[in-house]
Amino acid sequence: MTPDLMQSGAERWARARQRAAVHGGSGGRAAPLAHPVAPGAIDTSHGCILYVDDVHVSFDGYKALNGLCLNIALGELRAVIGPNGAGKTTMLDVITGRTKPDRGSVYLGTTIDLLRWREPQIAAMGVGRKFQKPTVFERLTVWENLELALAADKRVRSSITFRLSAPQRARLVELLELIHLEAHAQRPAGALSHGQKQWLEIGMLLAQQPRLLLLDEPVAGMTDDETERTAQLLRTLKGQHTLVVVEHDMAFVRAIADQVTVLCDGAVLTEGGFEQVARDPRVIEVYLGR
Ligand SMILES: Nc1ncnc2c1ncn2[C@@H]1O[C@H](COP(=O)(O)OP(=O)(O)OP(=O)(O)O)[C@@H](O)[C@H]1O
Repeated sequence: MTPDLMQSGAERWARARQRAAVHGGSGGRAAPLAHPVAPGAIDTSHGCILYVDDVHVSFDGYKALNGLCLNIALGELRAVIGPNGAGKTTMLDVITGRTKPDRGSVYLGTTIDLLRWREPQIAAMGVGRKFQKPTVFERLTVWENLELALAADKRVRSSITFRLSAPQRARLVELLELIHLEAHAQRPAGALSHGQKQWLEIGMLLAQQPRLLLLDEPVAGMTDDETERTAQLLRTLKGQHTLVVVEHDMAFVRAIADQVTVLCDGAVLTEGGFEQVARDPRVIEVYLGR
């Protein structure tokens, strides 16, 4: 946590306490201020779900991340682009606990210091990650894959015995529609096309209700039609989930993202709307110059 963030958090808290004192006894309106965030919950009261500050990662002296800073707002769909070797995957590795940086800060909400946690705990906190290659259970049906993913969510595991409850079943049906696989529910996942497997894996992540979803090149290897459907899917998710999408396919990035971050040499080169970023001479230079 930077001194600035600590200071603004302390000031916000002081103001909240003052309001609570003024409005004490006002029919319980001030009561939530006593516990603004449940223990372990992600505090997004300031609107930011991910805060990455001055992160450095070296591999044998090579600086894969070199002072990376990134703020992701709650409900945002952010695309991260950059030439090969810019540090995009390393960034995802740091956020998910796979790689520990040499220095820097990575916070989920205002209070959860992700650098203190390992990969499984970070996933359990609601950070879902989709790798480039789809990883589904090929011999199980599409429905069974989703069912398993739902069971992996600790919040619902205790309620799963022999059968899904009606709301859980309804949720899986809803997910199937969302990922365009309602007609394939009983097919083995191994029989799906590459694009359909990618959608299934996104559905499996969604079944676990992630707060922050990180997608690494989700449309690599997809047909144009599959890419367009994936863009539709991600646009639908925007707002309900926060998404960070690392991608090389510029037409796809243009179709999905409001904000684009360009990485180069392990740091942010520029950020902005797609058109603004695409016109930036520095961006053109790093893409064409390599
Ligand atoms: N485990 C590692 N050991 C050594 N070097 C690594 C390791 N992981 C990444 N690197 C190097 O760090 C740099 C950044 O790699 P990274 O994979 O994060 O880039 P990227 O932007 O995701 O690239 P691409 O678009 O090609 O996937 C690269 O030069 C890469 O070779």
